Amino acid sequence: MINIKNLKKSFGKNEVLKGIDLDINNNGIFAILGPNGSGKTTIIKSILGLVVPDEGDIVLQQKNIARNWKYREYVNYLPQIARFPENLKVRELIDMVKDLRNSPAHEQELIELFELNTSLDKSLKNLSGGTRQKVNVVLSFMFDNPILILDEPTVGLDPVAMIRLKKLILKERKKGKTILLTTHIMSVVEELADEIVFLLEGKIHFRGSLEELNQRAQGKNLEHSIAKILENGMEQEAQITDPVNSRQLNFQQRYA
Ligand SMILES: Nc1ncnc2c1ncn2[C@@H]1O[C@H](COP(=O)(O)OP(=O)(O)OP(=O)(O)O)[C@@H](O)[C@H]1O
Repeated sequence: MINIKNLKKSFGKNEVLKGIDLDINNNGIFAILGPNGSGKTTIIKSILGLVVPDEGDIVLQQKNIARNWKYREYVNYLPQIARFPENLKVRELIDMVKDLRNSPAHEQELIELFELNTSLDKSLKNLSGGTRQKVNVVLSFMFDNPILILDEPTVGLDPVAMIRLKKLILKERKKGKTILLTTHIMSVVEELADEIVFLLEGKIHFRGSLEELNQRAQGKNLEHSIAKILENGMEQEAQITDPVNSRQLNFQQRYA
């Protein structure tokens, strides 16, 4: 489904991705985690063709995405920050995105789920942050595609909307979809994620279940485990190299 090989990306001198290998060959919810600036959005944007990698290959649904835009039809994307013309009304925006995609959409049930009926005739500039995010959720869930990429989907949502969104994500998983999400809200990961992919210093340092992560890092919950990885991992980063191969030890080697 999604196969990433040796993905590298720098912005100037900032080496963000230093050789990412990631194979996602099954359905489910994959949480991409890591500290601020660790490259989560850069990976997501690379998969979407919005960032051009310096090296590496990305294969989606068996097709290399380089110079091939058609694959984006299979992907629904909720960006961390969505920018649209501020004067557009919510209804106009939804219609515009439907026209662009030109595929069947089921926006009405989502509009009702997130109680957006009274906002449809408002301009985007007049919406609250949370209502904007609800509109973004509608835009990214209204098409029925096999892959969903959600960058910080719960940002700005009140608890009621958050619970509804989490249920919606689980419903999509049940339909057999592959869902990649990033979030800094650990309870969202604990409730939703089948697997965790943890990025640190440009590499994947851990991939596995929540239970495996907690076991290896010996944290009592995800928040503690991640805090331990960050405190221990970064302090020891300079010393922990494999003396034989002179390469960084990965998370499993460190915490085994
Ligand atoms: N277009 C760009 N130009 C220059 N630097 C960039 C660009 N995009 C991202 N970066 C830098 O790349 C690094 C990784 O950014 P990225 O947004 O992928 O991190 P992230 O893990 O998603 O962070 P966060 O948790 O804060 O959302 C950061 O240092 C960021 O400043």
